[in-house]
Amino acid sequence: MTPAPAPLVVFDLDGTLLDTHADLVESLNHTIAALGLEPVSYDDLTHLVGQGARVMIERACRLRGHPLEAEALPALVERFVAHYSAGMPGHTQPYPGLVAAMDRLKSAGYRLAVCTNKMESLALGLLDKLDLVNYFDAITGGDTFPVRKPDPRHLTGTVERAGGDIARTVMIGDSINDIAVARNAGVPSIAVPFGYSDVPVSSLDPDITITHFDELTSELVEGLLKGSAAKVAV
Ligand SMILES: O=C(O)COP(=O)(O)O
Ligand SMILES: [Mg+2]
Repeated sequence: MTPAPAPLVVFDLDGTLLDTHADLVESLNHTIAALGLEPVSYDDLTHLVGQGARVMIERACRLRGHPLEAEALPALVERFVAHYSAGMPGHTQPYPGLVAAMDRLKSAGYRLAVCTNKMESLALGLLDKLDLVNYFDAITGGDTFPVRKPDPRHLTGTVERAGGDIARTVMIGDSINDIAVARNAGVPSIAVPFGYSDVPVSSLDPDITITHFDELTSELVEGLLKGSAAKVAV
């Protein structure tokens, strides 16, 4: 019997790998200040983030009761990207225990990938500034494919690029798009409660929730993969 291929753990970025909130809020506020709008707060961010910069700006304008004309959006996205890129890595940091968890999984022969709705260039730039790029076999963003999370093709495309096997893949994330993309692709999901979900992550019905990366072990991943194989076999 040929051995099973190495498992692949696919991470969401904002609110899962990295605590990006301070820089997102700062760059978003810099962007909407051009329209004379009041700044948003971290609490607002949980409702605004999730579908990339463009949607975040649209949602922030709606929150401030500002009707945004479609023609105004590209310049605002550009303003956001310029500010965010210039400040990277800013206050952004990996969540506690992440690097040790990735080292542990890599030593067990695992592949790792990133599937984020952040623009691919921003995700790559940020991970590069934090010296984390080399951990990943693939990094895909909200503009890498014609579709993005929760469309399953964002996740299946990431798995393909990472040289992984969808039947040996687990998705880990902080919000509804991550748990939904996993479900839509038939992959087990792990939720983390420390990111930007506007509802408790348990209500998203992930296969499991971990509260710290110390809990992310090869035993946990193998258990989830066995569980989902058993579900398929039923
Ligand atoms: O930047 C966003 O809006 C979402 O990013 P995420 O998919 O990494 O959470
Ligand atoms: Mg996220």
